[in-house]
Amino acid sequence: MSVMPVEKYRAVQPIDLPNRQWPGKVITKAPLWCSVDLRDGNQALIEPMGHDRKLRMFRTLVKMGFKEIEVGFPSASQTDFDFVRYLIDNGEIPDDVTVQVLTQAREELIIRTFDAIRGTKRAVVHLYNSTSTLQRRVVFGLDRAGIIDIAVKGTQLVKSLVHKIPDTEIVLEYSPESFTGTELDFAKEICEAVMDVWQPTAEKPMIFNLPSTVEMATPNVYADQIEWFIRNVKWRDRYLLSLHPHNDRGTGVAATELALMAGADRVEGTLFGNGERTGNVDVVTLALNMFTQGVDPELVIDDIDELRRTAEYCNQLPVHPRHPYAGDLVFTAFSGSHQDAIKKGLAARRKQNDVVWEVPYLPIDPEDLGRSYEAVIRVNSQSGKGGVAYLLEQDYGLHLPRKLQIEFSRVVQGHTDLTGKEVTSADLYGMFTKEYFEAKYPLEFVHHNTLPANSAGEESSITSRVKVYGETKEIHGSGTGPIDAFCDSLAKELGIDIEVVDYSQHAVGQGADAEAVTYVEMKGEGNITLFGVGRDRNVTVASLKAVASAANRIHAAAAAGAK
Ligand SMILES: CC(=O)SCCNC(=O)CCNC(=O)[C@H](O)C(C)(C)COP(=O)(O)OP(=O)(O)OC[C@H]1O[C@@H](n2cnc3c(N)ncnc32)[C@H](O)[C@@H]1OP(=O)(O)O
Ligand SMILES: CC(C)C(=O)C(=O)O
Repeated sequence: MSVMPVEKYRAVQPIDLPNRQWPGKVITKAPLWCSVDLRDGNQALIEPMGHDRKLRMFRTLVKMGFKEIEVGFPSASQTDFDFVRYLIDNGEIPDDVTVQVLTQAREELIIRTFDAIRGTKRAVVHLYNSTSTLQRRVVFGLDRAGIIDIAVKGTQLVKSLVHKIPDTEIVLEYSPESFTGTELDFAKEICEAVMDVWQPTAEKPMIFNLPSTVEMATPNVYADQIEWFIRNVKWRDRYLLSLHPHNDRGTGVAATELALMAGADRVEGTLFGNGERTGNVDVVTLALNMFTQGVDPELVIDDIDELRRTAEYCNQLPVHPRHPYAGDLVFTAFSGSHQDAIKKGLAARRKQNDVVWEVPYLPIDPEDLGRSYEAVIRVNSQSGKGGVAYLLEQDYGLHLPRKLQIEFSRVVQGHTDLTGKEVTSADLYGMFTKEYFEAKYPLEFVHHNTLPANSAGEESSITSRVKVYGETKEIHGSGTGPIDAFCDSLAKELGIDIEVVDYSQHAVGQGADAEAVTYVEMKGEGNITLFGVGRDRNVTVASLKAVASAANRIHAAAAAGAK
């Protein structure tokens, strides 16, 4: 016995479609896209768009490359009517873009719709009525014949009005609204009745839009319904098959993809999936899914942040931070192993200079969408050395040796465990500076004078000025090079016994601004081995500062251990 009232619900029955073909098909071409942001998206908003918002959305859609845009339901409101007129009267519609307008199959609404589109070059008149068993029963109280009559009469009226605006090419789109709740034989009957009136041709096809007005079943059922329709409805070459999926079960994108495999030609959807209830299908996700399969999406999405800002402004609704491709967090890795793999993947790519994109955990190159790598790796308590090193390298040019990455990531981990918060790249650099560059106590390097080794095999000697507990001292030493000589002077004159375990150096910046950064791993008091880091325009000074940094850190660690 379930605690949930499962008896209230009934499963959608599978479609009887022997030898279905769509599971073996692959999407190789973008469909005809039609944006319904300004209609289905708009009608679902808490605050529908006003003129300015509509215009910004329209111009954005045109710029993206939409060739068909449903611009409103002009018979429903003065705002929608005026907006369609504005677009036409102000030459906003490019020659290669067709506007689409929605109307119920009601006489006064159809007539008003024609007033709205007068003067445009080409328009899709989108006529709909509900056909599902449920709506026939509870909304219209009509039998099949009564519902067919609404569609046929509406089509006849549209046909009779075409000659009244001879300068406008009219394309008919008919939607058996709530198609997914309609018996397939009835969908066939009503669509064929509409075709009998309209008489489309292969040269001038009409559009059948088969909406998943409410997504009611798993995506394969929608694909079956589409393949069934294509197999069984007459005159396939005289209509374009359009999809209009919603996302009630959260599978709108999947359903659309499978329905395209089943043979659909066209998709109606919205940017980032705004629309009734859980939304219309998201055309940005669909297009980018195709793109990542090497299929030209035929939409320009090269600045996804700008698109998202536009959608958020026009809809007054946020795009979720985890929204595919567009969300704030989708190109961000916090976890250590992901960061490590991304860092290695990006480095391998740079080395190979390969065209094909293959980076672990990043199914798409953020740069293709106008997003940078900067935000890809972010650091919190789940992060490892790879992420920390990546940010310091990316933003501050520091190439930390592997063992130093491990050492410093412990410092970072201690901080993030304590605060529970994310650390920015600037925070990391601040921590690194404090830990290594500012480690000046008790020993601070001030100045040096080195005599290099000569050809007679004499060692180099160094005289350095240092501060010890704030007191300036001059110390002397000799060795195979400046570092060795400096260590010698520390041991002999100050009793600081440290030896170099590992050493590396690189330049940061270019030209007059270039600096050397030296990393020295040193062993000292109590066999403690730690890194010191120094930075200076002078290569030798950078190294001596690094030695002092290591000496101080070893001293601090030994003191902490002794407590
Ligand atoms: C799935 C979709 O998204 S469909 C699009 C839905 N969008 C909208 O509704 C937004 C804009 N709509 C509106 O502003 C209003 O509905 C209007 C102005 C178009 C019409 O308003 P009203 O005249 O008050 O009618 P209302 O929308 O309540 O429609 C109900 C009536 O129209 C009938 N009707 C509904 N849809 C249709 C249709 N597609 N074709 C013919 N008749 C229809 C209903 O049976 C009902 O008839 P009844 O009054 O005899 O019972
Ligand atoms: C008018 C139709 C196509 C619609 O918006 C829907 O079914 O969702």
